[in-house]
Amino acid sequence: MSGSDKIVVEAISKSFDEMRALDEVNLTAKEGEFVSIVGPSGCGKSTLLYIIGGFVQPTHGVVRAGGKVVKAPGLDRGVVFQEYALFPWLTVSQNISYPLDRIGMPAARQREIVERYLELMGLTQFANAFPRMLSGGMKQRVALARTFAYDPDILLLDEPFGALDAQTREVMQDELLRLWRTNRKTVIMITHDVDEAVYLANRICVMSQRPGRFVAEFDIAHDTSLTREQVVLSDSYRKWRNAVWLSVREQVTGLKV
Ligand SMILES: Nc1ncnc2c1ncn2[C@@H]1O[C@H](COP(=O)(O)OP(=O)(O)OP(=O)(O)O)[C@@H](O)[C@H]1O
Repeated sequence: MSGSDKIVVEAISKSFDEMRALDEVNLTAKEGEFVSIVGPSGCGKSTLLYIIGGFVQPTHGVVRAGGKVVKAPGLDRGVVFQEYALFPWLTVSQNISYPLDRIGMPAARQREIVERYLELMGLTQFANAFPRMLSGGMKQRVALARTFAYDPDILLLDEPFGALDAQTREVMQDELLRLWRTNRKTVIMITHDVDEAVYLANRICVMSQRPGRFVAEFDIAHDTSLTREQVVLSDSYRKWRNAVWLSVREQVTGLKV
């Protein structure tokens, strides 16, 4: 492992009873890399992310995060999963400050950060609400705030913007880009949205049909001085989008184009 490898997935296989979900998957994400995983539905993307998060044990293989073998979830790896629930007995503010407390942040600083994220996510009015009082999209914003706010080195995101309306999604995507660029996060993000992957990631890995393994990889680099509008209108963006889309389609349909 080179010094800057942050996440190393080594020959991970996972079976559920007789069903093989993942087959000898390898993936390395270096410090500061933003890797997006795309692929057909049911190919094992979420399973892989759960294994990296330490929530699911692989049948074979090993995952290292920051050089240490992953055996359980840890605060070094911030997760936003589709089904990763908020704490129902805590308010929105308390949910966001929970990991801040766990990392020992002073209370005054916690309040500042919670306020900033409540505002950014449009949740200020719901600071004292409990999760059961929120819509699905609002819960997802709280989950994003909770993870972004405590600023872990590694972000593991499974369709993190899926339940959001288009406008909020763009705000959240840009906040993620800002966090990634300013703090050199290592991000692994699953998405079904090829545009989202091409806009955000610096590497896109395409998975095959189940049992999932990686079959194609694309390195992406946008000029960081461009606005979102300029990026999505650029020739290079359109070329990458087309190439990734064709690659995913090949996996979904089995047809080479
Ligand atoms: N705990 C489990 N027990 C049994 N089978 C499971 C379990 N978790 C996942 N699977 C199965 O493993 C396969 C891969 O599921 P996974 O959710 O990882 O796919 P995915 O690529 O994330 O799908 P999607 O894109 O639709 O979210 C599926 O066939 C799923 O039904």
